Amino acid sequence: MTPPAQQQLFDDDPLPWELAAEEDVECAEVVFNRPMEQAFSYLVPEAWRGKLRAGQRVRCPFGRGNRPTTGYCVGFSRPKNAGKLKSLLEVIDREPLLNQHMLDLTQWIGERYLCSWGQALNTIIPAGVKNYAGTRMRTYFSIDEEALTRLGETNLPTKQAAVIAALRAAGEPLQSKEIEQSADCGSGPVNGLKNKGILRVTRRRAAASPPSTDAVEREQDLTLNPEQRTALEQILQPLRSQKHETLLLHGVTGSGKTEVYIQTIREVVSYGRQAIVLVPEISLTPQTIRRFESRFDSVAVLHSHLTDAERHRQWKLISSGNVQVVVGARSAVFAPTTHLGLIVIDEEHETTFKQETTPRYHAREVARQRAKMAGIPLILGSATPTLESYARARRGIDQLITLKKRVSDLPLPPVSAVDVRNDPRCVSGSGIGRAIQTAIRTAVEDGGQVILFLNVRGHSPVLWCKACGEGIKCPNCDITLTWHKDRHLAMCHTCEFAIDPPKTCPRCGHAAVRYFGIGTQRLEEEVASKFPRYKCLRMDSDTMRKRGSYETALDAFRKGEVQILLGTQMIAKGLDFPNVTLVGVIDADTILHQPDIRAAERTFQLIAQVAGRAGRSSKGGRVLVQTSSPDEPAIQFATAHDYVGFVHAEIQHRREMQAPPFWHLARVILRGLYDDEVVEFANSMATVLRKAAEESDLPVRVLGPAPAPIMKLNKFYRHHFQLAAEQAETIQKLWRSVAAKLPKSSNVEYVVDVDPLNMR
Ligand SMILES: Nc1ncnc2c1ncn2[C@@H]1O[C@H](COP(=O)(O)OP(=O)(O)OP(=O)(O)O)[C@@H](O)[C@H]1O
Ligand SMILES: [Zn+2]
Repeated sequence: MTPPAQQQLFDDDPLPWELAAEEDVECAEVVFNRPMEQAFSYLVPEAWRGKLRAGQRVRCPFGRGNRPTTGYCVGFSRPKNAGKLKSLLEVIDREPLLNQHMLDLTQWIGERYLCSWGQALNTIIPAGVKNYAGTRMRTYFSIDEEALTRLGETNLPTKQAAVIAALRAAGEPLQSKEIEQSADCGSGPVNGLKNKGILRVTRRRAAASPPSTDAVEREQDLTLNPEQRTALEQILQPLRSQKHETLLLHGVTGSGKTEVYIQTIREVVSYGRQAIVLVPEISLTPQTIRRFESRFDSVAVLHSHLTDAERHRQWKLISSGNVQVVVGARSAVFAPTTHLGLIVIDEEHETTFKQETTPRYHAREVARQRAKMAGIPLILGSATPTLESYARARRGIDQLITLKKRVSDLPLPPVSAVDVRNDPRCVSGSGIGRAIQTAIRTAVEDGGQVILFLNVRGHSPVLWCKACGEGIKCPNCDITLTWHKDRHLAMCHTCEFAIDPPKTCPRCGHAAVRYFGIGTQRLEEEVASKFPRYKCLRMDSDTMRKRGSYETALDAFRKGEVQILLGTQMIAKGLDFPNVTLVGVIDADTILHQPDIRAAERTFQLIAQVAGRAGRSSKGGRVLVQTSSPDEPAIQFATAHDYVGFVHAEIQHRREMQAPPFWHLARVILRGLYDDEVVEFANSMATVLRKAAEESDLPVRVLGPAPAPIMKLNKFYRHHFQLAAEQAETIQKLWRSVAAKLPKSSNVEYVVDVDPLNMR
């Protein structure tokens, strides 16, 4: 037995030289998917020293109870107190999930969007990659050459010799089944060789079943028109000199921006590099995908409908370097390409490029940073660029490239505003006014097709009591209920709440409940009754629930089986239907009057984009925009196709308002079940930030707190305040300086939204 004294010496008090040795141990730096900024150091068990790499996941004892917790190894250090550190429990991944570039990028996201590195990492690696979806552990056999020489190859029985020959021919480890097939034997000889020690056994992950891919017919690149050619040449300059630059491709609708991207990518691919093309989720249609697949040998598509297994497979394919072009929605900005040469963001003005959960990143800014780190160009394309992007280009930070004309010299369609205040039909509650009705008739009778745009789904967006004048609201949310006639329900559009439409007012008890306003369902009824001989199709999130329904609907329209297509923003963007000769905007005012600094910009964008769907062939086309505010600059400039004019007017307003793009904002949104608690917490938080800004002399304005525009949502009361500064970094600095000192509450939650787009 060991004497107790000696035992103690070993357990508690390492000898001085042992301590010195331990201090020199390399430790893993680990971050967790928690809102905590710092990385934690862990000892790496002997077996993993020198093997563990940054980008691999590990399990570590964490927190008070030392609960085994998954974290990301982000680097290594030699801390002073290494001897006292806890050890990693397990290394989860055999290979890093991310390379150093992507680690750097996620670190940047954490800093820029005020979340932790671990939270950023956790978001960008898809779940399917984390759980190795669609793969199975498989056993592989390879030859142990040394054992084979020792035991003598010539002495082997014929079947075993055939196994060796099969493995030699393959030149890589094979599964038993594969060997049996090519050596034409059973499993006996394989096992025999394994037992002799001649075959080495390894376990490896492999795809459960490789998916079949449809061959897509190849198409030639189009011959660019002079404007497109000039644009391409301008883009190729930074590309050829291999430097980072952001190029804003401002091209009117139908100017052939996509063809310019494609021919730029052609050059990127010729260098053996890859391109990432981001498009809004809604534009990821089979047509868009086919457009790329018909031009390049290997295209990976990343969209939100992929199963975990499919996503994992695409991720592996991309990270193996065997993909030329990645086309995808927002999160494709994180595609693990090996030699990225270009990033393109099409329709860069789309708000869906901003993620609305933590980390609330904007794919455009992430792309800019990624392109900068990689020293490659970034192309932003749009017919209606955001003021943020346009202002940068005007200041010369980014390069502006313009396509002023549509391809094949097609003119932009004439756009006219129709004042609904003077239209007797609209005044009496119709959706379709006289002018649009006449225009629809002319269009369909001439064999053309019509697109009607209305940004409101449901039948009637307002339930309202005529007796007391109150809107009938959702009990959980500060929002009036929408009547969905087809389902016989009054529904809330932000929570799940739905009831039978009340016959009497819940407030005053009078049987005076009225339905007010027009949604897509009611518009559909109106079209059907006015144009019974023509087929009408409604596209909104109610009719397009099923997977594939969007494509089916667009297909029917493309084939001419449907003459009138009506719907929400789903039909407003990117569609290229040559036979559309009329576009009608039923109500241009829905966004205009929202309490949002970007209301005018969004209205302009929407009209310009919807209008862009008309007149895309020699048949021509026109656009009618119903509004009760025809004098609003956004509407006037949009009808005149005057983007630059709009920007000049709007930017002045933004400067006066100290709003983006001149100022950066971070919005802190707080919510809790009790209003007074939220108010109190918001006040104390704002006070801490205000005081810190004063003391540290950081030029940050703290605006608010105030009730959020939607003050109650999903039973939670909501308040918000904003931090505003001319430099985004100033806000970051202030936030970091107080993060640890901010008040805490178990009843009030908050999120920080940097560069917020959604102000609700
Ligand atoms: N050089 C060209 N010659 C002939 N046709 C072209 C050429 N370039 C593009 N096109 C065609 O013109 C149409 C419009 O092009 P594209 O969709 O690229 O425009 P866009 O600028 O992206 O439009 P939007 O902003 O409205 O989506 C497409 O059908 C495309 O095939
Ligand atoms: Zn609700």
